[in-house]
Amino acid sequence: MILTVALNTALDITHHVPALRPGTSHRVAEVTERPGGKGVNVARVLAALGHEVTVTGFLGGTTGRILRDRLTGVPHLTDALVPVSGTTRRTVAVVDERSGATTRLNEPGPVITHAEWSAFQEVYEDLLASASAVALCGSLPPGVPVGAYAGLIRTARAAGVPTLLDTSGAALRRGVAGRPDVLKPNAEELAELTGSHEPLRATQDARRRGAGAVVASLGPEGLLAVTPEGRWRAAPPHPLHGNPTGAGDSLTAGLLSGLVEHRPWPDRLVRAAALSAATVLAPVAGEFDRRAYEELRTGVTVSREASAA
Ligand SMILES: O=P(O)(O)OC[C@@]1(O)O[C@H](CO)[C@@H](O)[C@@H]1O
Repeated sequence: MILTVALNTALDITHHVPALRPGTSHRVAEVTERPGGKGVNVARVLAALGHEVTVTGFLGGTTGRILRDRLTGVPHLTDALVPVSGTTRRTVAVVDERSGATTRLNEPGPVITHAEWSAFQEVYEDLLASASAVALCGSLPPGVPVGAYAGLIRTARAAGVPTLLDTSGAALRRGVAGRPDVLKPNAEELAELTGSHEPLRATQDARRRGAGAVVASLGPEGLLAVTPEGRWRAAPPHPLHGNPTGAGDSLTAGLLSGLVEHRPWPDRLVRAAALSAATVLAPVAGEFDRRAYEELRTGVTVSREASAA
């Protein structure tokens, strides 16, 4: 199975408003509520593609119960989330229907105790024994050490399991030093990590910091991959309009799907770019439009960059 780690699970609430004006009241036109946190989204997309997937991390309180209920019965998905005394966070995304812009408010998450963190690490080590790959995704809840991802990556490497890291801020800076096989930053995270706003330079720099391969999501410009086998850019056939929430998680799912099937990099990038684009086109944040995915798989272009990395 593929293992996804969602240390900071969330109940994602999306509000649609005709136009967002800070400092005023709004009538919400439409609300959706769904289980989230990056690792949960990745797990759901992999399961929808037919991969056996196990999600671990933390959950607690009323929101945690809702999250667990929503994951129960999802085909191909096993819930190995560890209960904690705190309460799973909510995230709120407000979609301005006029401009299409999305504003996000992400709560910090429950405080994790030392005992809960130790319990998680035991569960994680046990799960690695049957994992073909592991994705470590999202922010760290308070109480989890900032170097957590580096440690989890090292444990996976000792177990012979390839890793993909997708996080931000200090967790990313420290995590990359653990030498993940794949790092998946967006343009902002890449710039924050390396101090460079030039994507190719920043992606190469991120590799030098410890990542085996770096696949950067550059929004409408598609993906830039710098790997030991070469460099590629991948992009959907035309610009897409919709809600980008979860598009990066679908990208991660596409990369993992190709990795566990030992597909060459260009194939992995086609899957990743098509899934990511099909998520932007789906009406509910974090889900993907299956028909669009199948169509986009034939429309994504992958081009090799001039020289090998
Ligand atoms: O606060 P984090 O962990 O960085 O991001 C959390 C989050 O915004 O990311 C997902 C979209 O990628 C949402 O499902 C989720 O709630």
